[in-house]
Formats: sequence, structure tokens, C-alpha cells
Amino acid sequence: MVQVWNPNGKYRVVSTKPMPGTRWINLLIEQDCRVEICTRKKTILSVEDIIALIGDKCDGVIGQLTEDWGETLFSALSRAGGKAFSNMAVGYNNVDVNAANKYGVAVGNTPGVLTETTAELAASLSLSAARRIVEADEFMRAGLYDGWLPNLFVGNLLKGQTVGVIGAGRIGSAYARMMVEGFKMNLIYYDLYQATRLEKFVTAYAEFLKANGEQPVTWKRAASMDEVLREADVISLHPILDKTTYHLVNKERLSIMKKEAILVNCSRGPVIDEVALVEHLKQNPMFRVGLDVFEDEPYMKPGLADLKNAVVVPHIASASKWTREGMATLAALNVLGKIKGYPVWSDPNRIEPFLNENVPPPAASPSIVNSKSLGLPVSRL
Ligand SMILES: NC(=O)c1ccc[n+]([C@@H]2O[C@H](COP(=O)([O-])OP(=O)(O)OC[C@H]3O[C@@H](n4cnc5c(N)ncnc54)[C@H](O)[C@@H]3O)[C@@H](O)[C@H]2O)c1
Ligand SMILES: O=C(O)[C@H](O)CO
Repeated sequence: MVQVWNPNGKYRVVSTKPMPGTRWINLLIEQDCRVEICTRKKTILSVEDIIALIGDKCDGVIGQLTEDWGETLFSALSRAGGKAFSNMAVGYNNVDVNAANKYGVAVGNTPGVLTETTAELAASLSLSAARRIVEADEFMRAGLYDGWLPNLFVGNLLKGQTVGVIGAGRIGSAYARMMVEGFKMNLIYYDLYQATRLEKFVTAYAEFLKANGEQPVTWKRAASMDEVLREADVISLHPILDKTTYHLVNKERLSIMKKEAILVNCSRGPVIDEVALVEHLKQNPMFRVGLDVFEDEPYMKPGLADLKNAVVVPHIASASKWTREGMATLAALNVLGKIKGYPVWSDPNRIEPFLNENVPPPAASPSIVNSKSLGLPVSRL
């Protein structure tokens, strides 16, 4: 149930799951690590399962977003001599960073490498919902198609409509860019911070359209989230999950959205009150959703699976080969960097040097979220 690579390696690194590619394993082996990969069939490992994997001596762990990394696991890792943990994910709402700080454990994540892949899935869900692709596919397979009809699976045209983005960080901005440029949609966004590069992009694209005699696209930074919900035709959620974003979309907020709006969620399930969403979908058959994440993963709230106006996929937004291999590499290098005493990379939004397979990666941890709290040195590169 555990696969061992380089048994005589000096540092013991545990991965709670097999991860795509082999580069991440080779990079660890080259730096004298013994790599142990848990190959159990059980998808979600419990805290007890992981304590058993950590054992008496463990220098670092690469873990997954399905695991509960809190006080119990960080104290177990610390007792085993470990000082490094990395999620193989950009989101780390499953990690109690304060507990990690208490035990001096560095917490890594994997930003950037999944930005475009995740935004592409949000765009796919937007299109699937707008053009009713899943419903139409089921109809074909059921042998129900008996000829073209003017009213068959009529959906929404995106061109000229407004796309709303809540959380215009890396992924939200990439998604906005795809929808604005790809479908000539106008943009309204809400974020705690101004998305200057995104605004500049839309302005430049509007100029380009105007110069070509086409209707220019527009952008607006909304003063509140409700403004986005009221005005947009397609709304995609991309904030982090924390106390401020839990149930951000609830019954009241659903009620202010357009009756034919499309809501997409590729962030974290609890950002939407899923019970309220099921009720809203039942009451408003023209309202559609595209969901990659769910409040009680892996489960869906009762009734959701029966609704034709919902497109649902199993948390696959970052699932492209290049991205998943890159996530594994970043997670392994986060752990390796701390074990070797390397500094932390100065800009977690500029991780490309770690992903170039033709040259050795920089001697740094690509992204450590608690580097300041732990007072870790920062790379000058
Ligand atoms: N479904 C998937 O497979 C998948 C893949 C990647 C990321 N994610 C999720 O997407 C999240 C975002 O990733 P990212 O790389 O774009 O992160 P990011 O930090 O670049 O962007 C998050 C944005 O949310 C904003 N924000 C925070 N609180 C907010 C609030 N209350 N209201 C509005 N905006 C708020 C932040 O200011 C920031 O701009 C991750 O934390 C993760 O949970 C999911
Ligand atoms: O946060 C993340 O990275 C995702 O949910 C998995 O890619």
C-alpha cells in the first residue's frame, strides 16, 4: 500500500496520493530523498490514516485538498521531525495555517500552473449551461432526436451579454479575459482589490474592436457583489474560501439575479448555499448552473442531480496533464526547498522557472503561504 522510491535516501518524504508524472519523484530522489507514495484505494484519507503514514520519522508530506490538515496532523508531523507540508492545490482552506505556524511547519501550495486550465473549465461550464449541451447530449443518446425543430434546445447567446466575475484574482481574471475576448462579452467584476491588468486588457480589446468598426466591449469594477449579481448574465465565482466567502451566494442573493442567468462555480463548494441553490433551480427552470465543486464533496445536496438546468462535474477544473504534473512538481519542490533550507521564491505568480523540464529548477520553494509568519528567507532570484 506504500510505494517506495530510493529506499536509502536521507530525507523521508511522504505523498498521500500517487500524483501524475515522474519529474516530481526524480527531483526529490536527486536531492537524496526517500519517497513514499500511499497507493491505498481509499480516496479520502482520514487523519488517522495520515498519522500512520507519517510514522516516527518524516521530513515532509505532500497532501491533498480532501485531507484535514489541522493541529493533530501538524503536531504528528512535528513529532516525526517534519518541517514541511504542501497541498497539491492552490486553495488551502483544508489547512489550519495557524496550527502549522505553531509547529514551525511550512505550508506550500501550487498557484499559477492551474490558472488557465481552471479558467478553461469555467468557460466550458459557462458554454455548456448557456447552450444546454449536456441536456442535448442525453437527448441524442436516448434516441429522441427525430429531426430539426425551431424550438429544440434553444439557449442563450453570449455575445454582447455581460459576464460577471466574483474574485478577479489569477483564475477569475483569466476566465474574464476568455469570455470577453472569445465571446465579446462586457465585463463587470467584484474583488477586494482592483484588477488593473484585466481592466487594461479589456480597454485595449475595446479599442481594437472599435478600430475594426465593431461594437466595443466595456468593463466595470462593481462597488458591491450584489451589483454584479443584478447586472450580469453569466456569473462565475473565483474567490478563495474563507469566513468572508462562506455562503457568499445565498437565498437572498440568488433572488436578485436575473431569472435566466447562468451561475458557474469552480472555486469551492461552500461559497454557494447549495440547499438554497437547489430550491432556486427548481423554482426558476431558465436559471442554469455549471458546478465543478460542491458543499459536501463528494456528495451533492438532495435534488441537485435530478435537475436538468444544472451541469455538474467532479472537481476536475485543474485536470489537464500538463497542469497536474506541474502541480505535483511545485508541491514536491515546496517540501524539498524547506527540507534543504532553501529560501522561498520571491514571486509565487512567476513559477515558470520551476516548470521548465530542460533545466534544473531554482534552489527555492516556489510558494510557501506562511513564509512571513515563519520568518523564512526570500530568494533574490
Ligand atoms: N475547482 C478547482 O479545481 C479549482 C482549481 C484552482 C483553484 N480553485 C479555487 O480557486 C480559488 C482562487 O484561485 P486563484 O489562484 O485565482 O487565487 P487568487 O488569490 O489569485 O484569487 C482569489 C481572489 O479572490 C479575491 N477575494 C477574496 N475574498 C473575497 C471576497 N470576500 N469577495 C470577493 N473577492 C474576494 C481575492 O482578492 C483574490 O483576488 C482557490 O483558492 C481555490 O479555492 C479551484
Ligand atoms: O485549489 C485547487 O488547486 C483545486 O481545487 C484543485 O486543483
